[in-house]
Amino acid sequence: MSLLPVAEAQARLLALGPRLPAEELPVSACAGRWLARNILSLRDQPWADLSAMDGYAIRAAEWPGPWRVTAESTAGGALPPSLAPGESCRIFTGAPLPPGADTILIQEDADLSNGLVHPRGPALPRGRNVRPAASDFRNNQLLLNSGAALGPAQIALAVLAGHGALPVGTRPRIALLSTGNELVPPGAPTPPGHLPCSNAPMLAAMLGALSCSILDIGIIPDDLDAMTRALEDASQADIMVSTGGASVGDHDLVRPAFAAAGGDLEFWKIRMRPGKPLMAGRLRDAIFLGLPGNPVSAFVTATLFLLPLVRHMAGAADPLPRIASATLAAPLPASGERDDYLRAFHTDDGMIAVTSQDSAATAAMAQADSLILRPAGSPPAAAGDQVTVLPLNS
Ligand SMILES: Nc1nc2c(c(=O)[nH]1)N[C@H]1C(S)=C(S)[C@@H](COP(=O)(O)OP(=O)(O)OC[C@H]3O[C@@H](n4cnc5c(N)ncnc54)[C@H](O)[C@@H]3O)O[C@H]1N2
Ligand code: MOO
Repeated sequence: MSLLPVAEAQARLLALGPRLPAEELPVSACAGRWLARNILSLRDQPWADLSAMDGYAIRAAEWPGPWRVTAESTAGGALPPSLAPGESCRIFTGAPLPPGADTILIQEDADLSNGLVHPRGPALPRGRNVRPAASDFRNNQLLLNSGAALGPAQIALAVLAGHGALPVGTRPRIALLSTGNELVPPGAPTPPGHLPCSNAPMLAAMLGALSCSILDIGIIPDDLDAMTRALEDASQADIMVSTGGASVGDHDLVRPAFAAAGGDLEFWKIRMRPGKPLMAGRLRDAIFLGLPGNPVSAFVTATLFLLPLVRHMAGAADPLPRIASATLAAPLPASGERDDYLRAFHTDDGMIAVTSQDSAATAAMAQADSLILRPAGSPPAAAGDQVTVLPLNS
């Protein structure tokens, strides 16, 4: 069976997963969500020509004054009257300019005596220290596109644009299943032949940074009926994820159990290392991802497939991992017939791949802050060469 290229598998997975319906949430609950519709401004910002400093509103053409102080303008106060020739208005940051004024003389550069303002320093150009009306954005202007990630800056923008609630994608519900007779729950004793189940806590931690809810179904024994029932149960979720049992051994039961539960397999086996045995499909309304059991393989496939699927279903326009470029601090060997996703970390001199690239090497994985992508068939690389990297936890 030929191995599917990563980009093609990602595209097919995202095409399989529907966007979940939108919900309207107060802006205070929107952080980490994705917009379900374009957002237009409901107002001009600033609403008028506003002072950017504390000082005196003047006409620049009347420089060097002096000007009589005849009014005051404060943010939230009454609108100031128009300036007559030779007049100025005491003004504070964020306050509207009186009609006729066009420039702000800051108070540090002004002397006030007998009700007259005298400037110090060189002449000010017209418009200095003024924020013109609608210079940030205009009423009805398109500010944020559907699918945009909502972080602090986008929320501030939406609120200033007049919105108190926003339409966002619903959070996907994710069911996690761990498979293997050898697994025990975290912290439980590990008699010979057993090991702690680390994949579910790892995936929950990876998903914890995203907008989703998690149901951990627990450890399923290597038994076809038990696995089939567990998959049927898990299909209540929007996304069901198993780890382990994805390969070709006699006890690798995930694929047969998925078929027995009535699932449609979309693909199996990807041209990547680690992570080759990854599979994906649909069972009823749930999208299924079968990740390999090796912890590093599960970590890398979750980074490249599970997290993008969650972002996509939650409404992200740009769900794939961020890609950057970095300089190598140490050489790399040629890659093989699969795309390598090497665990690596930054140093002041550049990127270094961790010593063990084994897909069960968790101590080495825990040192990594990035994956270096080395496409299949890449020649050896030297220190100083540029490589493609996927920053982790970003
Ligand atoms: N003959 C072949 N053998 C294997 C192939 C192959 O193509 N032909 N592929 C290899 C590759 S690549 C991978 S990756 C592994 C993945 O296999 P499975 O998904 O079937 O995983 P398991 O066999 O169930 O487990 C592998 C390894 O990981 C440990 N494990 C499993 N689940 C957990 C968990 N929740 N927490 C911690 N550790 C876990 C498990 O004990 C095994 O040691 O297959 C190769 N074999
Ligand atoms: O492809 Mo497997 O995930 O190397 O160990």
